Amino acid sequence: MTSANKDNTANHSTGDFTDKTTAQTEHKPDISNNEKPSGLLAGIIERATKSGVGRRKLDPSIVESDVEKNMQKIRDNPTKLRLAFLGGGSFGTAMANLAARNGCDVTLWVRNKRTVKAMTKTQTNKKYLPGYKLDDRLKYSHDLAATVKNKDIIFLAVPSSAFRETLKNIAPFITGQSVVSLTKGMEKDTFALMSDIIKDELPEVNFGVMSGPNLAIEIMKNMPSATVIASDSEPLRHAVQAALHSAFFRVFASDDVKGVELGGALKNIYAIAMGMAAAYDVGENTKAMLLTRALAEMSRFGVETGANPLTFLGLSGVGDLYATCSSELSRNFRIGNMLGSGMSIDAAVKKLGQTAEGVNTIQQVHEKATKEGIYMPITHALYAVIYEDKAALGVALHLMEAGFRSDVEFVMPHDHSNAELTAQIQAATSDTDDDNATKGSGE
Ligand SMILES: NC(=O)c1ccc[n+]([C@@H]2O[C@H](COP(=O)([O-])OP(=O)(O)OC[C@H]3O[C@@H](n4cnc5c(N)ncnc54)[C@H](O)[C@@H]3O)[C@@H](O)[C@H]2O)c1
Ligand SMILES: O=P(O)(O)OC[C@H](O)CO
Repeated sequence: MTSANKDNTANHSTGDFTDKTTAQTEHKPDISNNEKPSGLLAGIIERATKSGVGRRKLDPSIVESDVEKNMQKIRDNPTKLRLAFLGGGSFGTAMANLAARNGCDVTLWVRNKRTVKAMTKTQTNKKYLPGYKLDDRLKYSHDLAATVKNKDIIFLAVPSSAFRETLKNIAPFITGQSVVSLTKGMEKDTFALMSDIIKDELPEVNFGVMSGPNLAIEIMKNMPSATVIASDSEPLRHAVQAALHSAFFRVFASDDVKGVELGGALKNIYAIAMGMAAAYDVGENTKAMLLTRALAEMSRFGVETGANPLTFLGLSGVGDLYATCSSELSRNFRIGNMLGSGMSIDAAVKKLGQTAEGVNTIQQVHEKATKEGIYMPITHALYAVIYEDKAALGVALHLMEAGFRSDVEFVMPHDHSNAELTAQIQAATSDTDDDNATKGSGE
């Protein structure tokens, strides 16, 4: 197994990325067929044109043809990167499709043989992305070894609960491929992020993490989107940018792996809170307050665990927080909304039937923050509601009654230490317990 050295020269037996990006054009698909940019882009332009009363009119056909020319350039110079995507759910499928559309050699690994057959036949992912046609060059396989062998990059898009197991299963077939995590979560009980698990299970592998405001359905709709690839390896960052970049999907780079990864994992906590708030029909002020205090908690936890707080001002921080907290496409938002509507957590997870990482992340972060004295009041409040069956409105009121705090502690520190503040919120939450007990005895 070749090892990547950290001076950014990842040397793979399967090829050096800087050489691999020269293209041999094998396939020039006709973009006049259904592969041309979806009418949706034109739809956005038309709406922009209509609303631009008095401003210089955009000619939709000119802009549309510019986008097509852009896409054709990508097709004329396909990056012949050989990619494996593991996890045939919403996101693995959406990303594999983007890479295939860019002309990469892409195989999507799906556990179920029958599903592989159906996807090969219909070129759709009926369960997770019904109605969206996938690129006809995308290949599917249920054979994990065959999928990862002779590849340049292996993208993992399985739930965090399956991440370590999947790495163990591919370990015997790693001969220099790089690994990129698309998973946004924290391993149960170990508090390990996916990059920690990669270092644990494949210590010599060159790796990266990718995270950002990437609702899979919107990506399938060609809605202009962006993400962040974070890695110590510049060749790997460039390779992922080349593989996924297009007129509809921009890939920005970072070397703060911890910060990018934490942004993607932590924002799921607050999407659940925002879904609950939406069920209570709160106003924009409340949403803005919640979003801002969520960002404060994310960056605080990030700094305490070795991330750069400024990373949370980027796409994987505030960007993903905004998208996930504002959209019913977010599974975590939907879980929160069901909770706010009175459903139990088990019933909500069962009804959702898909991955909602935030439910586990709340527990992991609550426990780690309590243990390390990191002030995470919203997380603690959600934990009290979901895992201790506390009354949501009572817990929310305690949050509002909490003492005087600094707006941005990196500008002006809190009067009290995070450990003292954590103790206060724990006491407040247990007060809710006493309140309930009192109410109970009064009933
Ligand atoms: N859906 C999105 O918009 C989106 C965007 C960015 C990141 N992500 C992240 O990507 C990860 C995957 O999410 P998703 O949305 O694709 O979930 P999903 O529920 O749509 O699909 C999960 C996939 O993982 C497979 N899987 C489950 N357990 C497995 C196991 N033990 N071994 C192998 N495969 C297993 C399932 O069969 C399914 O194909 C999550 O961490 C999520 O946070 C999702
Ligand atoms: O559906 P969610 O809540 O997992 O969010 C999907 C993506 O992470 C949004 O970036």
